[in-house]
Amino acid sequence: MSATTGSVPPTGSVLIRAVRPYGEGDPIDVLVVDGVITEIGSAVTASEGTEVIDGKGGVLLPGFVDLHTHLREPGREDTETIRSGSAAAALGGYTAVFAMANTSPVADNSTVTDNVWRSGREVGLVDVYPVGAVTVGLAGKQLAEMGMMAAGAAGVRMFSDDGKCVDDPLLMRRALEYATGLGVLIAQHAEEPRLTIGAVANEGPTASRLGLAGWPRAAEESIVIRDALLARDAGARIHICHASTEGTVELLRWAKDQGIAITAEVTPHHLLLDDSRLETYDPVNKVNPPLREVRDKEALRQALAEGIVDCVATDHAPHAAQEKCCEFAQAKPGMLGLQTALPIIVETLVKPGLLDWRGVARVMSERPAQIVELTDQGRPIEVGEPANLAVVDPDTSWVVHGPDLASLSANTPFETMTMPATVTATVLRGVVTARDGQVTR
Ligand SMILES: NC(=O)N[C@@H](CC(=O)O)C(=O)O
Ligand SMILES: [Zn+2]
Ligand SMILES: [Zn+2]
Repeated sequence: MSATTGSVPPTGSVLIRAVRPYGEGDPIDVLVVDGVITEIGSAVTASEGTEVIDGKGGVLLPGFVDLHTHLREPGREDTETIRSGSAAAALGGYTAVFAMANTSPVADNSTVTDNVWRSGREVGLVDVYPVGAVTVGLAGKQLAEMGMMAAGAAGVRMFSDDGKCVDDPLLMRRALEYATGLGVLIAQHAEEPRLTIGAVANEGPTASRLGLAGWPRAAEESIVIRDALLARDAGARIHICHASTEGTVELLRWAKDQGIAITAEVTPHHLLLDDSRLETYDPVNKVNPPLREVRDKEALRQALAEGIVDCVATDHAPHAAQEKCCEFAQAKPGMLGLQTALPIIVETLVKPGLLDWRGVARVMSERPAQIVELTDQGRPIEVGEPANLAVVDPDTSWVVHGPDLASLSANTPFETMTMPATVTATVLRGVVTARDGQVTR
């Protein structure tokens, strides 16, 4: 694969003072020269011209990797661009994001995927990896030229029809076979479309009471198990997007026990919110898959802590005001996620004692980097390693206000919520991309 390095050329040096790698031990200093960690110790000195970041005793983590972001470029630059989405990512502590293929035109050919890749490099705030579509036009009829996209400048390594499910089992089987030959990963939006016609909310007591059409858990779970079996027989790897149900957790556990090469992500919103949020009928809470029930939320938290669900992915899905400020059934599904992800993991897993900071590094950086085989992300914080880092102040809190976020859209379901923990700086290959709530380029 050609695309192992990204946008920002490593130059100069950065000294991060008084940080605790993985939240462990006493504060120490970390020196970065030309994109690489060169020294870790107490009272490290640096040459003149070195940029100094005061970590104030906060936590140092490997930069986060998001396997599931919607950047909306090309086609819906009114709602997000590669620049604005990259800014949101850098401010959220991310050093790599995977941009989903459901753009307009669809990223089903190397012209589109290579353009997204190049634009990401030009912006230079985060490594933007385009996801290629599995089928032409996301239409679920004909396989896209995955090999061409993988061979292009972007070196596409993940393919998904996200937004839609590859529901035809024979096509999915072929896609898995091709992907295995190419050494790339298929990520499935697990939703049996025949079971979700008109559905807008989790099928259950809340939807019944509110008169909203239900999206049954089985629509997700039937595809998860089907694809696990198809992957088993094809000797392929399969990744499940935005796992949302207790049953999906049990199926993942079973499949992993069988030795099937299945991985899965969970979104921050499915860890924090449930369908009781729908009482107001505010479409800001409409998302695919829908917010589920308390027991699903609990199962997903446990599964992430245990490693049954491998990682956190934001499914950052910007939408324009007019697509959200309308009747619930008409509104587009999706929520912003990049700038609130880390605080929600702190709230739902660190505070209750389900994960320590090592665990946060695992689910937000190391595992996602491994799943897509990035060699320069999710690396240990050690001398000689690439300096892709996030500095976190675990003791400050902030209040979410949509218009203050870097995104061009403001559809955050976390509006007015107080978030614990702040990302105070992000470093991409030794270049400071975000600092004190501002991007640097
Ligand atoms: N999650 C969503 O509700 N929406 C996503 C598509 C998707 O992730 O399925 C979008 O592109 O808006
Ligand atoms: Zn999806
Ligand atoms: Zn998505």
